[in-house]
Amino acid sequence: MSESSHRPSRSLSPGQWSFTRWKTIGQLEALEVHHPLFRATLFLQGAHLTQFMPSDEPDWLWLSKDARFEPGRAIRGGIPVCWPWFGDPGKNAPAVRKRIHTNSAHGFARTALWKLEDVRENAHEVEISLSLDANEDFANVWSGHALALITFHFSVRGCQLALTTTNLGEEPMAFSQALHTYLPTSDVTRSRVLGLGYSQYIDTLDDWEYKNQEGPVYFEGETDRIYESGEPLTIVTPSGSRKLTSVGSDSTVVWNPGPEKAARLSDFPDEAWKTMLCVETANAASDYRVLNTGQSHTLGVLIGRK
Ligand SMILES: O=P(O)(O)OC[C@H]1O[C@@H](O)[C@H](O)[C@@H](O)[C@@H]1O
Repeated sequence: MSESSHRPSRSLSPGQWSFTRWKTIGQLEALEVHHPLFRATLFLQGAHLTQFMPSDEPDWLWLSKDARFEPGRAIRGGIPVCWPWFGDPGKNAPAVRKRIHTNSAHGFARTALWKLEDVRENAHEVEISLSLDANEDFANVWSGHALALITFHFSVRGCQLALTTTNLGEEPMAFSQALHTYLPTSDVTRSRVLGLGYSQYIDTLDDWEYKNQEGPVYFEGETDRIYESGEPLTIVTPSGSRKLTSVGSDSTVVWNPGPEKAARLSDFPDEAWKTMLCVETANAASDYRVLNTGQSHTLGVLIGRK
C-alpha cells in the first residue's frame, strides 16, 4: 500500500518544518499542512483529520458546517478514529464488550488528546505520526493497556492512514475500531458505492438482520450497515469519484443518517445528510481483533483517485 519507496525526511523541531504549522481552531490545537501540492488539517484531539485538499481541488473530506472544536467533544466530519471499540458497546462481541465501562459509542480515542510523534516532509509528501497510550488513565471507561500509533501520509496522489494497535497489557485484548471517513457528495441520492456487491451485511436498521448485497450500494433514506468485506471500493458521486483501499480490515461500514436521524444528530445541519456519506474502514462486528501481549495489528486506508 506504500505510495513511494522513500520516506520524507524527518524534522522533529517545529522550527525545521517547512510546510506544517500549529494553529488553534476553536479551542483545539491542530497541525495545518500548507504544502505546494496539497493542504491538510489534523487535530491532536482524536488524531482527527478534517481536511485533505490537493491544490486546485475541493476538499476530499466532508466537514459539518456546525462542527465544534471543543475539548472532549467529537468533531462532526473528517475522519474520526473510533478506537478501541466501534459503535454501541452493547452491540460488540462479548470479548470486546466486557472491557467497556460506558455506554458511549465509538471509543474514547476520538476525544482523547494524542501526542505528536513525528513530522516528515519533502517536496512531494508530508507524513505525520501521533500516538495514544491507553493506560490506567482510561480505566473508568475501558480495561486494558494498549498503544495506538497513527500515521498520516499526504501526497498529491491521496491520503493514507495507518493505525497500529499494540497490546501492552498482560492478557489477550479484544477490540474493534474504524477509520470513520466522511466523504462529500453533491447529491447522496445519486451516489453509490461499488465493490461490495455479493457480500453479506448486517442491516442495523432492520433488527441487525444479515442480508446479501446485490450490485452497488445506493442511498435511499437512512442507511447503516456493516459489510463483511474489506475489498477495494469506488465511491461514485455526481461531484467525483474516490477509491478506498484498506489493509487489516474485513469489514466496512456504510452510513448516511437520512432526514430523521439528521435532525437528531449533534453538530449536524438538518439538510446535511444530502451532501455526505460515510464509508468506514473497520474491524467491526465479527471482524473484531484479539491481540496477545506484545502483538500488533495495523488497520489502514488509502483514499485515492479513481
Ligand atoms: O453520532 P456518532 O457517535 O458520531 O455516530 C455516527 C454514526 O456512526 C456510524 O458509524 C454508525 O454506524 C451509526 O450508527 C452512527 O449513527
